Amino acid sequence: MEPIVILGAGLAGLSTAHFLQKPWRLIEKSERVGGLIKTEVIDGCYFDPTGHWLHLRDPEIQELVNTRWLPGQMVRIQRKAGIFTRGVFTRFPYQVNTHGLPPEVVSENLIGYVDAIYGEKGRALREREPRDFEEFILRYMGEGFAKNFMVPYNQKLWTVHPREMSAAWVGRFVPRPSLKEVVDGALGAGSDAVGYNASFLYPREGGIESLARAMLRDLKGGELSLNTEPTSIDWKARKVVLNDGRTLSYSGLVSSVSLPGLVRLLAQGASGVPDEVVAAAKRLRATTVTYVAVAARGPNRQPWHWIYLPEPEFHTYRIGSPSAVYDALAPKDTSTFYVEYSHHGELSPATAEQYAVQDLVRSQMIHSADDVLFAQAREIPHAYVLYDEAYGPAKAEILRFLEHAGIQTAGRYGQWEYSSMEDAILGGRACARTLNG
Ligand SMILES: O=c1ccn([C@@H]2O[C@H](COP(=O)(O)OP(=O)(O)O[C@H]3O[C@@H]([C@H](O)CO)[C@H](O)[C@H]3O)[C@@H](O)[C@H]2O)c(=O)[nH]1
Repeated sequence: MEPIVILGAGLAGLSTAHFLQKPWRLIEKSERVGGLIKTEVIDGCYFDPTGHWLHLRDPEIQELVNTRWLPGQMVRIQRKAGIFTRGVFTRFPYQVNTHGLPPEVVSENLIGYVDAIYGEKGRALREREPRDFEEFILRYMGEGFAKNFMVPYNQKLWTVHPREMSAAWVGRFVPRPSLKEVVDGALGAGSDAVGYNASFLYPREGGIESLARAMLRDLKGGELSLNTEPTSIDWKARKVVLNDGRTLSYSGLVSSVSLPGLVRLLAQGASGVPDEVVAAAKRLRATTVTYVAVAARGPNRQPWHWIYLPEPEFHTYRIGSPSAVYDALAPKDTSTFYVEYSHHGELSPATAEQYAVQDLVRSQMIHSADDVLFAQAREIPHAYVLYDEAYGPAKAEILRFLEHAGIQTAGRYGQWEYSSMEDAILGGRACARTLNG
């Protein structure tokens, strides 16, 4: 029997191979597995491609991670995340921790919230589904939270105004506060347990890539090809052509390469794809994130694992600190940071590195530019999938075709969605279960 071919050895591809009960071939273009959880070590400092903190809900995945893949090797960490705005730090999430902000800002947030949830002003939005993400913010948080945090922060993160996006992605990721949470937060009695990542797991050694390596070590029943890329897929003949000249026949195909990338591969294959599917793939958009890996002399000045910066005078939307999360990620007396920039089009590494140093100093995360040991920019070409007007219909068009072609997709970019590491593992499991029959 022909094997199941899996494209991409990130978490979704590794998970597909793990759960398959049939022979598989895993094809990975890079020199090692892990996809976007490959950890880079620079002068003894460990950097993941921005924050990759593991939060798990599914009992089977928890069991696999903690007892099979990385037994006794995960540390549990209580989140310490903050917001830097109006010159002060408050705790994450903003909407339930406004204590410490200037009184007029707290007041605007509270009054806006009460109007939205109970007042006449919020009635129209309460009586129907939000049409876009801005309406979602106004419906569940009100005008003050929208103006003082949610709109400016999200505009920086997504590169478009929240009114240009739907709220289809928010799920568990954006907390919708209760009146008690908002009031307690304004009085300084907010809880630290709010949100999907109030605590998270992280490997004791080797950065988040340790998880991918552990999954690989545990794989059976197939073969991995590194430094290998598909160049076309003939879906009718069920064949994948590879850049090393080989052609693989498959009995099933699971792709975790980006959805537009998959459509391009199919379009280059002998069976082609309908024009409307190619057109749909061109309508899918994502932000590019450039993150700057920075090391600075001296221990962390701030306790924050990461901070959100809504104000436009900062170029970055968020700064994270691996050394603050887990001190084994940096040499003693060194603090490390990833400073994130979302963009469309080019942002040169030199410009991003310059912004990063400025943003770190101005946000009080480091004392002075003179303390910086290195600042190195890296780019994630597709980082956040844009849930704009085109998203739903374009993705549906492509998925209809893939179903017809008998191709399954998994992972954040394979599924073209906003999702977590656990979702990638679950996506792989779902594909494998379907193929196992
Ligand atoms: O105070 C706030 C801050 C943000 N939001 C909204 O929450 C959305 C999700 O934010 P976040 O959890 O930071 O999203 P992301 O998918 O980028 O998170 C990954 O990064 C780490 C960590 O956040 C940083 O390293 C996290 O563990 C990962 O899953 C955001 O879009 C805001 O709209 C809010 O409501 N209140």
